[in-house]
Amino acid sequence: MSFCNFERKHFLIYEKMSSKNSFRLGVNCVMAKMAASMVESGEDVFRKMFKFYKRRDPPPDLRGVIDFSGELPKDKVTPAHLDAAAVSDEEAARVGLQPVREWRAFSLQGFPGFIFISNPFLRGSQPFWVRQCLKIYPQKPNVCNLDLHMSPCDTQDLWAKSAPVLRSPSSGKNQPKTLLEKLHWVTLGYHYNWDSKTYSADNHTPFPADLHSLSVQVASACGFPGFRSEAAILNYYRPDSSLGIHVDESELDHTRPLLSFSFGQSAIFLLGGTRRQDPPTAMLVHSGDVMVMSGQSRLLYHAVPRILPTPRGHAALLEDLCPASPQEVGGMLEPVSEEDWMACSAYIQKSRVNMTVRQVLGAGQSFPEAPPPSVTRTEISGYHDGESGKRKRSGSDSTNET
Ligand SMILES: O=C(O)CCC(=O)C(=O)O
Ligand SMILES: [Fe+2]
Repeated sequence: MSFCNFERKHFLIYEKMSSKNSFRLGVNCVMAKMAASMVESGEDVFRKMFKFYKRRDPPPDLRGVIDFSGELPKDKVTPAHLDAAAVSDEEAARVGLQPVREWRAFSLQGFPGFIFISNPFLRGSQPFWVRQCLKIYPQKPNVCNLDLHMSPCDTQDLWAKSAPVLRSPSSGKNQPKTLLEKLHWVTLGYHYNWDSKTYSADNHTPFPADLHSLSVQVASACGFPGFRSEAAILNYYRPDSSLGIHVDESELDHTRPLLSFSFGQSAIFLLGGTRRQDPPTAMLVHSGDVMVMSGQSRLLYHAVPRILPTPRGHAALLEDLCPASPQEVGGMLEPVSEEDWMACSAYIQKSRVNMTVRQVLGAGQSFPEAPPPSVTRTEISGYHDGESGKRKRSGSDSTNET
């Protein structure tokens, strides 16, 4: 894998960060002081941190960022106890997951209900999910940002139009972007309305059975049996993309968890508090990582200020992304053809895809007749510009277009 100068700089910092002699404690101390002084001056701490990690020149110091796949700060990270009996090994394998007892799952001090599962996928199973995100889920009747300014026949098959270009050896070199590279989001199930910040009964298409099954297994293992995947937002990130500070509160039942699945390049994820003044915790999310936001952490501010190239120490992770043979992949996971994988791997060598799956309605709940007058996602999160199809600033938030 070759890196441009910018990426190389990040590798250097990252390598330093993951070295055994990390001075993480010292850095955390500096961060705490920075946060404290911002609180004193009444500034928005989350926004400052967002800008800090988004900065390109000079690149941010990443030593304070928690890496669940590396050395763990024992004062902040503890093992999470999962319900291994809730999911049989066969059920897990059917959706490409390791047996639950093998999962490395963590809790974060001060964030009850937040669970970080460090790549629980079986070797060779991530390509299936990457291919679904790139080839299958963007297809109609699902909705994507390109639908806002292109006709249905032009957005009909993004994959057929983009894959041959992505596969070609000159891919990315001074060529116009493929449609897949212009894809910023896809919605599934109840399609999120970016203008009204609501879901509604009349804007719904069937939720993909395979993604529902994956979500059910993860939710069950995390203590949420009977999870219903009713909506998902898929975010497609290029190297310069970010996702603004927001709270996911448009779902009507906040007792059900948010399930987040990430593939491709790494990212910095910021998890804050219930107020913008609460200093966020920064963590690295790598390909295959799963995050669960539930309980008291369900309605916390969060954001993705930065995409990072997968660090060199994680080369093994990228190797994991080679498609398994049909014999190895069982259950719901159709094998990925070499041809498809060539295009997928070209795409994810630069990009990150995140699927956040949501249960919208509680048991027996239905949508109100008319949407409530002031659903507040814009006020506090407002993370998408419906017109352009781009993620955008929310008020004074430091968010960014992708
Ligand atoms: O990309 C991520 O990790 C976060 C996505 C997210 O927060 C969302 O879609 O609501
Ligand atoms: Fe979110």
